[in-house]
Order: sequence, then C-alpha cells, then structure tokens
Amino acid sequence: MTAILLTKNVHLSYGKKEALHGIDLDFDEHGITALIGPSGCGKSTFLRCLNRMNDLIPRTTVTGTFNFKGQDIYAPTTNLVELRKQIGMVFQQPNPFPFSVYENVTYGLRLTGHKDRQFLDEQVERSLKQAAVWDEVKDDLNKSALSFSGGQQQRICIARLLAVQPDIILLDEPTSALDPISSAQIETTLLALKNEYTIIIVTHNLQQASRIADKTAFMLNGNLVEFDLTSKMFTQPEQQDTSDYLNGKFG
Ligand SMILES: Nc1ncnc2c1ncn2[C@@H]1O[C@H](COP(=O)(O)OP(=O)(O)OP(=O)(O)O)[C@@H](O)[C@H]1O
Repeated sequence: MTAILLTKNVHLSYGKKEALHGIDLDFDEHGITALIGPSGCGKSTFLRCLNRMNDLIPRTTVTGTFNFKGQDIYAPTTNLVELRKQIGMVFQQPNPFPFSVYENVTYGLRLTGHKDRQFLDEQVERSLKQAAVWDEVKDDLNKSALSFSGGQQQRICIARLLAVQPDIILLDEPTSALDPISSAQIETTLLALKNEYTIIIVTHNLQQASRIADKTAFMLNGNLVEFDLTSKMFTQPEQQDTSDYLNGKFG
C-alpha cells in the first residue's frame, strides 16, 4: 500500500495548552482509517490539522510534518481553497447550504469557473450516485437541500465533496446525529467509496469502526497509543490501554 498522507511528530496547542503531543500517522491511499479514543483525546483536533481547519481557531500552533502526495500541507504557499478541495471534510451535523440540491452539489465546480450545463448535470448525477442518494433526490434537484432528512442531507454533503473529486475525505463523527438506518446508509456509502477515495473518520462508535475501517488508530490524552489493522486491533491489541478501552473499562 502507498501512503498518500504522512504525518510525523504532530504537536498542536490551543493557546498554552498542548492538545496533541507528537502524533505519527500515515494513511494508505484508498481505504478507510478510523480514529477512536475517549472524549477529549484529540481525535477531532488531529483530523482538523489534515486540511488546516485549525487555522480558523485563534491562537492555535501546529508543528510537525504533514506530507500530502509529496507536498507540505503547511507550506506558506499552500492554497487553502485548493487544499480543502483535495482534502474535504464532512461534519457531525449535516451542513448543506440553504440552496437547492443542484446548487449545493455544483457549488465547488461553479466556484472554479465551470459553467457548462451538460458537464454540471453529469457531475451532479455522478456525485449523488456515488453518495448513494441519487434515487431519493433525482426528481427534486431544485428543492432546498434543507428540506431533506438528516441522513439525506449528510449524503448530499458527501456528494458536494465528491463533485470536486477530492483525494481524501475527512469525516468527524458523521453519523452521531443520525438515526440507525441513516447511519447504516452512510456506512454503506463509505464502504462503496473506499476503492476510489482515502477516507479518515473520527467515530465514537466502536462497532462502526470495526464494521468499516481497514485500519484504526487509538488515541488517548493527545497521544497515539496504537495503530493497526482494525481486525488485529480489535482482537489482539498490543497495548493494555487499547484493550481496556475496547472492553469498555473507560471511555
Ligand atoms: N477550540 C478549542 N480551544 C481550546 N481547546 C480546545 C479546542 N478544541 C478542542 N480543545 C481541547 O483539546 C482537547 C482535544 O479535543 P478534541 O475535540 O480534539 O477531542 P476529541 O477526541 O475529538 O473529543 P470528542 O470525542 O469529545 O469530540 C480537549 O482537551 C479539548 O478541550
């Protein structure tokens, strides 16, 4: 497997408080990696480092190596709009724009100057199909994205990312606000996408990690404790802390 994203010795501080204490994690191209660990261990903080979303939080300092396809994510010359197209993010609460489904999915393409209606139509269909929500919205593309269910909105948000053909999709607890059926649909969608995209997901749901992730990283108190194939980690963890967490002794 080739790593598409390599991180080394990642430290992050919010003001004077260090939240990440030197994380090394490499992500294989394609496939799903889950980040797990108890509340406050730094999963979301680490995830946000990967497309520089923490830049938006004042007094945040990040150090370490972030190598994405040979490029330094934190180089002063990095174009953040371009970076976040290549490494897109899906949040806990579905956050479609208050526009139609069509306008949501074409947003990024129109921003980069695409106007050809046939091309946009094709991309809308491709993206919504890949996000497994096409059949549910195809007759209502001009309806507000906000008029759909939470699960459908989340898949529309995934389609909005897919329209600009990212390399990596970051997901921060994407199903925690959804009902079990919608969560299962998102999991199925992610499993279908993993052959084409590199997916990194923060989840509190250990069953979810075990169902969908090829690899899992277990974090604790701002440190990476263990990183391995999910099948190995969930059956034969190397570290006592991992075993205790997976067995519900804390969390
Ligand atoms: N914007 C912020 N300003 C200051 N401290 C923050 C900020 N965001 C997170 N923290 C702190 O950084 C640490 C890591 O938080 P983070 O949200 O990354 O953990 P997490 O593992 O994702 O938690 P959860 O599972 O509850 O979302 C925590 O101590 C948290 O209080």
